[in-house]
Amino acid sequence: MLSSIIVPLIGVIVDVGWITPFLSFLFLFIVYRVVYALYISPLRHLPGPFLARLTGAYSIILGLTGRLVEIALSDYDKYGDIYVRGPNNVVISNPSDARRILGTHSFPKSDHFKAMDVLNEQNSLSGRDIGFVKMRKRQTGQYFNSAYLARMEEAILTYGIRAIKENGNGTVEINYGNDFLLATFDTISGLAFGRKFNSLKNDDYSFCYQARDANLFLGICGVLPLLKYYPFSFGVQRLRTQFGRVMEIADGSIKHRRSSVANGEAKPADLLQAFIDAEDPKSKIRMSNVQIQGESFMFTLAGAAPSALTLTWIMQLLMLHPEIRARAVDEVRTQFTGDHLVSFADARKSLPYIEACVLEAQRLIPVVATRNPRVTPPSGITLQNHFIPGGTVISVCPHGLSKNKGVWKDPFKFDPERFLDNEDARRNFFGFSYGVRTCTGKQLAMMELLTITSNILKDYDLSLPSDYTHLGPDIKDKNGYPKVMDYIAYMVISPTNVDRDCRINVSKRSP
Ligand code: HEM
Repeated sequence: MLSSIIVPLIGVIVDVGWITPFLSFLFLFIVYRVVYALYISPLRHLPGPFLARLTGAYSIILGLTGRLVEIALSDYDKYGDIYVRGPNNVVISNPSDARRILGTHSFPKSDHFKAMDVLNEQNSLSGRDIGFVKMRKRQTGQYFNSAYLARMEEAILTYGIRAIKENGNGTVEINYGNDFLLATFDTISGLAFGRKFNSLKNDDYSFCYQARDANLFLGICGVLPLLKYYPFSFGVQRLRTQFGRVMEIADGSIKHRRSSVANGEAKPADLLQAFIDAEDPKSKIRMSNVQIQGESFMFTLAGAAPSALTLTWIMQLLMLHPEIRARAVDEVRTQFTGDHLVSFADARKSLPYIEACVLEAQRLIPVVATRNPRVTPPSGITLQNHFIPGGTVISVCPHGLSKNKGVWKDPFKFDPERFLDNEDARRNFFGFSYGVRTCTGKQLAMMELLTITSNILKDYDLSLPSDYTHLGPDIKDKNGYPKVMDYIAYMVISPTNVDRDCRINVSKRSP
């Protein structure tokens, strides 16, 4: 049936004579791309996969496999600290080069980040225009310092470790992947939307899923902008509805907060209030309601999943390395006894080994998997003796950086010791990126990571369930270290089978 249509159609095309010019054009185009890539391109001297020189589609298609980590590590092995990953895209993995690129506003974020604009407004994460970025930092900077963070700590402890503890009394099997996700969503969305979602308490994933779908909506429309418009928008109707709901929740939160403060209620110390109060000292400009909606949503996205996943990997690594866990447990139980809830300041002051475990887990598995592209200024830059012209997209590879053989000894070994009293290790740590666009929420995230990890280790004895036999300290990966759970990496590195792999038994210690 199909052939009865296709054969005459080909006949018509050949008759009309389209095939020959079309094929000739295609052939000439490919020859041009090959000649350009090999003999003309200013990036021709850099190593890299041949196909990547010809078309950006090569990297996009590979990225769709969810194997970003393996691909990045294999590229780093083959090509080293600097290589080509697209006709106009260079990837770097050397810490000094990364500091030069990330350290200054001269290398703005690339247009890839446009997909993260919310309601057509740039925000703290997606900002590409240098003037906008500097202004937003002036508006919000004071709310990410230690003083404001200390005022938010009570809420962070309540949504985080206290809620987790309520969920794990007695001797029970828990799923830390799910619990950390709900707790960090409650924490960040509680702060950014100014309301209690109680997701962990009620085992309720609805807001998490809404935010995820809303993010997906932005991501898909970023790649295929036509989907924003009728009739193509039907293809993403469900995601668009979810996005609309999240925006309504944000809008409602802002209006509610403005009216309660106008009615004399005290201003809570949270991110929503910070966005409402934020004012640029230079221009006196404040954020519009639409911009606050965008920030509330984007901070929730940027903050919740990376924190949850980092906690998940910390726990997984501690479970697979009992000797390291024992040392961490010993540290916290020696320093703090009884019912004392370990605060951020406590952990910073008295728990260097647990802090080292957190940093090392982030180094080994940097959960933000993407390469964070930046654009070179018109003057270009010389890296590793290669001149990279202006307008080139330079991507800083978190995987190449964190496994760089020139910097890290035994890069695939989970070895917290390397962060103890070692300024060099800390300087070469890029878990929260670096420089002018470093993670805005890194102190807040460290507060969550340290208070949750240290209080769990202090208050609970942990073990793997008896039927958990597919992974464990004695099951090794190809490098000879305990094999970690399977994962998939698009934007972030997520376990593929949370229900199977993130189970542990917890039993409460008597105080
Ligand atoms: C363990 C948890 C976290 C990790 C590993 C992490 C990691 C990162 C990384 C690697 C970047 C840089 C992306 C780039 O260079 O383009 C980033 C940016 C950002 N993060 Fe985080 N993050 C975490 C938690 C948070 C939290 C809790 C918040 C907010 C409450 C947050 C808000 C942001 C924002 C707004 C940016 C954009 C900063 C800018 O471009 O100027 N992050 N984060």
